[in-house]
Amino acid sequence: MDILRFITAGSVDDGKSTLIGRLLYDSKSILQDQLEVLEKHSKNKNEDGVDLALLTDGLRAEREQGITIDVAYRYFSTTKRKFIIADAPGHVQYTRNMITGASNSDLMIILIDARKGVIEQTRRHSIIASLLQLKKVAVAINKMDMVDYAEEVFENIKSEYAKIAENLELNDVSYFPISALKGDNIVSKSSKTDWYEGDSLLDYLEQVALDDDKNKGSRFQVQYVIRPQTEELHDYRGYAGQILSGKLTKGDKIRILPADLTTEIAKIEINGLEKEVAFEGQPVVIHLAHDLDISRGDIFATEEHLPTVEKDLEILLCWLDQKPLQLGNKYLLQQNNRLVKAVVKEIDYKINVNNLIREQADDEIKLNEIVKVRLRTAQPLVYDSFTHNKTTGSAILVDETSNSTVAACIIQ
Ligand SMILES: Nc1nc2c(ncn2[C@@H]2O[C@H](COP(=O)(O)OP(=O)(O)OP(=O)(O)O)[C@@H](O)[C@H]2O)c(=O)[nH]1
Repeated sequence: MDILRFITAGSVDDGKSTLIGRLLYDSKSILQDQLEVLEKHSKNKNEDGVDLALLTDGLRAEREQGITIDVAYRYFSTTKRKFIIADAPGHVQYTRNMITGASNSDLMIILIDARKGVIEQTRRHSIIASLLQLKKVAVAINKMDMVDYAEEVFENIKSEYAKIAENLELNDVSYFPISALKGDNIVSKSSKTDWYEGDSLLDYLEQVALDDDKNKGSRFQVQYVIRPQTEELHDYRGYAGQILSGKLTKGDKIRILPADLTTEIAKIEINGLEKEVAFEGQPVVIHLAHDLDISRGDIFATEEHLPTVEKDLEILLCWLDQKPLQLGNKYLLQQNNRLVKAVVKEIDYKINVNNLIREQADDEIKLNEIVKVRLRTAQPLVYDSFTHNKTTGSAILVDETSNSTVAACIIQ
């Protein structure tokens, strides 16, 4: 079953928690014991006897326990698809959380309160969607119950948003008149909006086309080398890791990067069983036709769509640390399992998150600022542009002394 990853964006009180709660509740993704606790504590009850926002907020408390990049992920599934929701706070001071959540998402749901219409936050979240190349946006116009399910309210907000979308080149936008609280047009179509001809939000989420993998290329990254020390297995050498994108098939000719070695896949194992093919996301052990010098972080790629191997990188980054970024600073760049030293060579420009305009950057980059920089790594990095492959096109910067994540990076 395929997986859709999406992020919900909205400003305080637009109903994000209620919407997520509604999706989890109506798709029966809540565990029974959670449900009992919820029913007991619900004060702000709806017809189902539960407070949906409390459900999400209760789960959200996990997030407040000191996780560095605090995006909470929620999982649910229907018979058609699995879903991963990135739930990041919407306030300006949490831009970094939005960036982290959005860079892993296929789609953004932008919540708008029907009574308030498009606000500054709506614009900012849309800019982030555009910056991170989220091609699909679902605009959920919420609290329709509070405006008597009026078509006119929906249409006005829709045409106002359409202008923003056009400016930001967001070309695939769908609009939904919903009430997260009452459940209108969330899972099934509501009788109160008979003027609305589109799908329910969940129908859309179940059907929306996912990006096809053809141009991403096949990528596998070595997490560790397996070399048992026993006599009878002395010829065994496997490379454990994850298929980052595409697929690998037994017999494929591959290139091993950055060293640029060529060999063939001799055997693929998944959970100890031999397989012909391994697909994106699967943890596998790969055996090769030749005995080569390979280490953690190396990338296996098939001949078509080879990645770039370079020391000089152009990066768009969101600065996540209280301590500012300065020209010449050294960090560790982590791209999945590969960790290399990197130095900031140039700070090109800053992007104003309120209007996407490029501005001259200061010598110091502060928390939540988005900048274009040039980095040089100590060893060559194997990467794709973020546009082609989000997994191999993104990375984080880590501070060597504190070991904390200081930037989220998109490779250009
Ligand atoms: N009438 C009505 N009220 C709603 C609807 N959706 C949410 N609410 C109410 O709006 C208030 C805020 O909802 P939340 O879901 O907590 O909003 P939020 O966006 O998650 O807010 P934060 O968690 O603070 O970011 C709550 O009192 C909800 O019951 C809706 O569709 N109709």
